[in-house]
Amino acid sequence: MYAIKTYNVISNVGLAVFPKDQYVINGEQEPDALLIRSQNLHRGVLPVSLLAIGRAGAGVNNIPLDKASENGVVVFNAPGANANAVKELVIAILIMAARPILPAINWTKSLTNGDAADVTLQAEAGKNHYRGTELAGKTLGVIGLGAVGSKVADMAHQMGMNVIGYDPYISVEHAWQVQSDIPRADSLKEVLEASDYVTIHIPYNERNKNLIGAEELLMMKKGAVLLNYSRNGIVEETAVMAALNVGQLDQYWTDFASDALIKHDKVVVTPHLGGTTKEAEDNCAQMVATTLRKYLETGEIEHSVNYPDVRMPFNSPYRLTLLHQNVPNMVGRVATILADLNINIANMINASRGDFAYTLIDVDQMDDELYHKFEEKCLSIDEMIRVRGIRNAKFNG
Ligand SMILES: NC(=O)C1=CN([C@@H]2O[C@H](COP(=O)(O)OP(=O)(O)OC[C@H]3O[C@@H](n4cnc5c(N)ncnc54)[C@H](O)[C@@H]3O)[C@@H](O)[C@H]2O)C=CC1
Ligand SMILES: O=C(O)C(=O)COP(=O)(O)O
Repeated sequence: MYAIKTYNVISNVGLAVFPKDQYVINGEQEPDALLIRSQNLHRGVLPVSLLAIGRAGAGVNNIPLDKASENGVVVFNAPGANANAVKELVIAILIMAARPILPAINWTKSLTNGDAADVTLQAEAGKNHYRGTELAGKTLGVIGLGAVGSKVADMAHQMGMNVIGYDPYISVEHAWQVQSDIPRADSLKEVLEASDYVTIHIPYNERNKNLIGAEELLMMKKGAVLLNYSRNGIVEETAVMAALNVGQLDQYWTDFASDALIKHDKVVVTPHLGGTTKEAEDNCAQMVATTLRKYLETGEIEHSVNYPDVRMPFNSPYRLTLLHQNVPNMVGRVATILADLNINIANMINASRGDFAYTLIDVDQMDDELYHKFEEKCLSIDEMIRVRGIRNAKFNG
């Protein structure tokens, strides 16, 4: 039986991916895999038993990736699975930033406290205090043109906005997703200077920490609006409040609450709602549960953020999986161990990603005693991180 431990609210559609006769979810056994959303794993210790972490969502800044890689824990996310949900919320926020919908609704509700007969008249008379502006014809700068940013850019473009994108690290896949008539800025400065609205759709990591600080806020048009539906650490909080106080920035809308931000008049905070739709929760949980299950049962890796994606049809009775450092001659040394044990290799694949690499070896014969000898010899190689043997269920009985 495999053991899965979950944190946060994980959709039942995802949990249903794990057959009850092979998986225990949140039982007593030490976990083979964690299935999480925004749970902060930086604070705790990764269990020794842990083989994988599945993040039912996009951002992985809540996971200690270096520690996971060094311990042979493969981390998966669900790329793009909640992008439409974030796009729809961001478009709603753009409209709410242009039109004072929230204060107008609150004001209208307050009219019921007065003379009932007068409500319609009061509403008509007071509406001019809630005049808005239109998005069509205004310029939207989109920082990050990945799964979310490319969708936001396209939708805003369809709504008649002049969209300008900025993503120096864009993948080929996402480059194709952005409409070709949406111009790309060559620098952050260029996009900030040109835009009436700026929306950020990038991961939080060391490089992007405080990407938008006092200097960048000064580059923006006076009275511009900033949206942050990515992560709080990307925008420097004190700088943004200072820019709002002097009118350099007109409004700041963010999905990430902090004590200071929720108290500021010109900041509107939603409670991390970007991916919180039924559809996105189902998509994310299903995608990552499927990749976790595949990894546990076949060793194949898809949508990992710390180890290379590796796929090889599992047609032999037994598979050996080896997570190791990306150094020369690892495959050679493992092949020698197998030869010394008189085990024939039926199929093999190896791939690397940065400092780490992964090797799958299919063999036709293996028993517990032989496997233990193999494992012991492999783990005596300094750069070997984790060795696992998987029996092919198709060959049982
Ligand atoms: N509010 C919410 O509930 C949600 C928030 N997010 C956040 O949004 C982020 C983006 O999500 P996806 O679009 O799905 O990820 P993605 O990986 O598809 O796209 C991120 C894009 O940002 C680009 N990028 C990275 N650093 C950049 C920089 N300094 N300047 C310009 N571009 C840069 C990358 O090249 C990539 O194209 C996530 O990492 C997460 O932090 C994602 C989903 C839900
Ligand atoms: O997918 C992401 O990066 C998100 O921020 C969504 O977070 P959540 O799963 O709603 O806690």
